Amino acid sequence: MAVSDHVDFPTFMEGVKKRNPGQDEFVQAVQEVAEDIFDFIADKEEYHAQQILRRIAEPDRVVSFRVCWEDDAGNIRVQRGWRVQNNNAIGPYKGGIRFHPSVTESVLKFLAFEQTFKNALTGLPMGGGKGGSNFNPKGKSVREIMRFCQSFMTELYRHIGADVDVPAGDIGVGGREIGFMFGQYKRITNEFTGVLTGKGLEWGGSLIRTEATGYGAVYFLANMLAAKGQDLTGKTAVISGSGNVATHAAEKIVQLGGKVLTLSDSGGFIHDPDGITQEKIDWVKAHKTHRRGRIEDYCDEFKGASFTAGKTPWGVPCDVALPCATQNELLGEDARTLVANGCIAVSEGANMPTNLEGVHHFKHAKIMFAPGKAANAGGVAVSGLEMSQNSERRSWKEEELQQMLKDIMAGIHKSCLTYGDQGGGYIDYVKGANIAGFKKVADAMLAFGVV
Ligand SMILES: NC(=O)C1=CN([C@@H]2O[C@H](COP(=O)(O)OP(=O)(O)OC[C@H]3O[C@@H](n4cnc5c(N)ncnc54)[C@H](OP(=O)(O)O)[C@@H]3O)[C@@H](O)[C@H]2O)C=CC1
Ligand SMILES: O=C(O)CCC(=O)C(=O)O
Repeated sequence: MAVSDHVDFPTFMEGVKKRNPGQDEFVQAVQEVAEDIFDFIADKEEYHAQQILRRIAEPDRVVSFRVCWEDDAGNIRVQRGWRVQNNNAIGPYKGGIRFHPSVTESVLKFLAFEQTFKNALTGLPMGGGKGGSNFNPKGKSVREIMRFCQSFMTELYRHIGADVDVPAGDIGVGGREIGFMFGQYKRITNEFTGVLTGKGLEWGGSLIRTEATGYGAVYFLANMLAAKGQDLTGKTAVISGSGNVATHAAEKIVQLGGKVLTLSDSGGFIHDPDGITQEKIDWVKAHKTHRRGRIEDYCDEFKGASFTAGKTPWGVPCDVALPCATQNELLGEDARTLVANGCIAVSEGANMPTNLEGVHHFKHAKIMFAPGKAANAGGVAVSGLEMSQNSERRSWKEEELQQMLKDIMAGIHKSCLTYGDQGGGYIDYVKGANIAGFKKVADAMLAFGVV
């Protein structure tokens, strides 16, 4: 491996590990990017001299705060909240908020780091950030969730703003939570401004933001297949997750003529050999979102399906796979199983769902593998379009936004080809996305000098 920042790759990674003790997810995300960037910048002295890679791998700031709230029984509860503002070289910090018991500073730092490259790939002027809390929304009443969101925003509001940092949803944060947080921001500041995206359509939200991440991941997959003269017609798809990203990815696969075989949640996965049709997807959406139910209940509703507890769906043979639940849910052995079973393409709807061993195996097998920072960028892209609509005080039509989303995903695919074409018909999409995203942010940083 070539030299970077005047140190070699192992020394660089040793430094990252030493400066971020115990932050395994963050170190993993930096390694996945640095593996490609080292070669790219080997002969580019200005990036070394300005320590660009080292600087991108150090968040601008990490804000951590206490979130106190009162549960329905009158107990005082204490959670930790964070906002990681990774890099604002090309625009205001932008990225979701996650409420899940597994949230740590390491998880949010990896997500904010990834978001920086993803947002650059969209072509829109957005920097990278991410926030959240170890609050567990499962089993909480709507009033408890409202009180938590209000308390979270009572601290967060001082760190964000329409031209500063614009959060959105992520795991455990959907339209309802964005509503509670936006209401509190408005109440504290007395400003109606585009400070959050994923808002309701009646109060500044954008059409297709809800669908955009899942749809975008399938558009990216369709672009990869088209580059090989193929499409989704008749292809079988294995999908993990059953939340926002998974259900909309499933919906778009079905619309484009594919057959979805699985969905999952943290309890296990369901396998429906007859295919998960639009009617069944609508049931899952209502069950997981409104009834807050479990995916295993699918088997009581739709005969012929089976539930496997405590497992991920990667052993079900398929043509294409879309991990759409969470980080590190697809391991090296799963990657080997998918490839051995004939899977030709993987499009990551989630952020970093494939661990490093899995990524290396997909690259080695030379299948079409789209990393999350490219494949799931449709969500934040439409968030960027929501910001534009808020600034202009207008709303674009659904057809206009659908076309813009398709164009942005095709543009990201093209950027990946520019930097990832390895010859002989193999595109390394990981390398393509890493370099294209890095270059845009790095060049902006060079323009600013040492800041
Ligand atoms: N929403 C968006 O616009 C975007 C989301 N993403 C990424 O997509 C992924 C899914 O997000 P989204 O659909 O919005 O979130 P949701 O909260 O809507 O759904 C999350 C889904 O993943 C499952 N899940 C969560 N954590 C785990 C876990 N530790 N193990 C197994 N299953 C788990 C949940 O199961 P259960 O119900 O049991 O908790 C649920 O099915 C995340 O990686 C997110 O960062 C990326 C880009 C944009
Ligand atoms: O829409 C956004 O701002 C953020 C979406 C997000 O969190 C992500 O892309 O991972």
